[in-house]
Amino acid sequence: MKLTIATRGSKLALWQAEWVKSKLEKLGHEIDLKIVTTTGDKILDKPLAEIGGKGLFIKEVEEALLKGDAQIAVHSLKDFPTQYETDHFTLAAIPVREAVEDVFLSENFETLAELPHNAVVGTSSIRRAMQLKAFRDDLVITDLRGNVDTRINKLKDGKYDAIILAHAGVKRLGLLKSVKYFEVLDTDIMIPAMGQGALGIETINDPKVIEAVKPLNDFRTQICVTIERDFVDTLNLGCHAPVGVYAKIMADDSIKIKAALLKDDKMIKKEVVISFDEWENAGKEFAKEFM
Ligand SMILES: NCc1[nH]cc(CCC(=O)O)c1CC(=O)O
Repeated sequence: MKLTIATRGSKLALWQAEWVKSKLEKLGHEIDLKIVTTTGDKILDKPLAEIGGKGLFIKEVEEALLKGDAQIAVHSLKDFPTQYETDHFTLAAIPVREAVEDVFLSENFETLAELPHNAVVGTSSIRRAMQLKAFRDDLVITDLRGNVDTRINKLKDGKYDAIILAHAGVKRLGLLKSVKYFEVLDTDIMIPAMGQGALGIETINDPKVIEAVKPLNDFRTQICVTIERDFVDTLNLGCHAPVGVYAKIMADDSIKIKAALLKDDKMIKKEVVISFDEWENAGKEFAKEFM
């Protein structure tokens, strides 16, 4: 089939779109890319949480699908709202998840625990800030916006003692080695965002297009991110809220879910283990424990 993928123009978005393109080409399809600039790409001087609104990186991409300029959009699943427009679109495939954790990056200090008192840590994520403060309340957390490569350049400019990014993005761009020290943060200290490390392939509601991308779906990843997205959705939170949630299928096929969120300025953190066949309601059920 001849198909066009709409994508943002950031290096990471292009990497992800190219990845999907090559997978679809291997399945015998003919794929073009169409680059779209989104609101999230244009406003670079404000914290994301302040600009607000769901789907800062989504709207203009979906418009390209509505106009017929493209049939497929590749998103970082963590930026894809739990509630989206299903009259026209389907989240048709969720490929196998990349590294789920966050990563600590620094030019001077080997680990998060070894940062000196009052060290300056860059992140614009209130989820990361919440968990950093819970781990080390002396750290000075300052805003850090921009694409993955921009943020790493700001670290190298010496504006921060360390920064925190999603491991997946840094890995995909091959930038881990460009920084002197990196530490993958244990999910007990830094619970990732819903869907972190996973891609979401959105299509127009055309059965032929849905059929074409379906082979890229990974069922076990789909289960985990569905639990995470249901959790966030049930609590009526968005992708820029102070909430971390992570579901993992264990070696014995049980599923471990952990989450942390801010309630009355305090971080609440819980975890639960469920059996595999309970996955469908697990996100909703676990959310109730936080209400
Ligand atoms: N919020 C921005 C964003 N959206 C997706 C990723 C890359 C990681 C992923 O695919 O989950 C990043 C960068 C980051 O948080 O460091």
